[in-house]
Amino acid sequence: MNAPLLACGGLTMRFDGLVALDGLDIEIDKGETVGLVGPNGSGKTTFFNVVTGLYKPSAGSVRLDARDLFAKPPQMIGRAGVARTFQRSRLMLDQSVFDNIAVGALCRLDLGLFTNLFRRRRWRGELSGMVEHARALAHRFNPVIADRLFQPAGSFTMIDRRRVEICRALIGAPRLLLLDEPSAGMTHEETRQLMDDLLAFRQEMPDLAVILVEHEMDVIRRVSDRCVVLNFGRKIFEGTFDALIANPDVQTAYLGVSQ
Ligand SMILES: Nc1ncnc2c1ncn2[C@@H]1O[C@H](COP(=O)(O)OP(=O)(O)OP(=O)(O)O)[C@@H](O)[C@H]1O
Repeated sequence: MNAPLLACGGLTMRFDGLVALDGLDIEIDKGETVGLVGPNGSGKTTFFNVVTGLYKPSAGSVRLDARDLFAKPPQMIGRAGVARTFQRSRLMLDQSVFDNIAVGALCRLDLGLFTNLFRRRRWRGELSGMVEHARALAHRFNPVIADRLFQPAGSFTMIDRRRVEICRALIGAPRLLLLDEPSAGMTHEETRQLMDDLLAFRQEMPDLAVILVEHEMDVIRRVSDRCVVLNFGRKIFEGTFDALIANPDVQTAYLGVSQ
């Protein structure tokens, strides 16, 4: 059997007395979409923050394709192939869509002083290549965004802003994409459209692994190959969506009672 793309073992994150992740074991295969769910405060965003290097974990291991990423700097983790979106939008609303998307590729560009001073033609070539790449990505989500690539991100609808954030995560050609509640702040119809987008680009990038944190169970049902449920930083369930909704531990975690 092939080794998993992402393998986390005994992952633990303590904030003083609070244990936000408690010995978490999670493995994700290439090409898989995993729905990560759990009640508020169960550790989902903390898991993303630890995997992407924003938080330094207290213990455990994080490996991507067997490469050790435990407590490594976010830039290194980005270059290794992990990208994410945030629950609250991190767009620079007064900057253009292109500027916002390009941020996701900076870790891959050669921005050294030597290149800036002596290899300006190469630098211009890289930049125009990036414009075309950003345009093609945006077009895949909505041709209107591609047509208005140099207009401020703040002039777009909520769903298009989310699309721009996903383009920013994708432009660095990640192998693992972490989506933190992409439906937050959107209507049901916008959420449905965004999930159509997700399913479409999953088909175009069959090797990309996706972990989706989401409270909307309809979304999880629709897009996940497999589900993982957290409660108090521990994994309490792993399996199919149908098994998840029938699982008494999950019902207890969400409702406080077993049905
Ligand atoms: N920087 C921090 N400092 C202290 N405690 C934190 C920090 N970040 C998260 N926590 C705590 O860790 C626990 C897990 O939080 P986390 O945000 O990961 O949960 P979540 O499952 O993503 O919740 P939600 O579904 O509400 O987004 C919570 O008790 C939270 O208050």
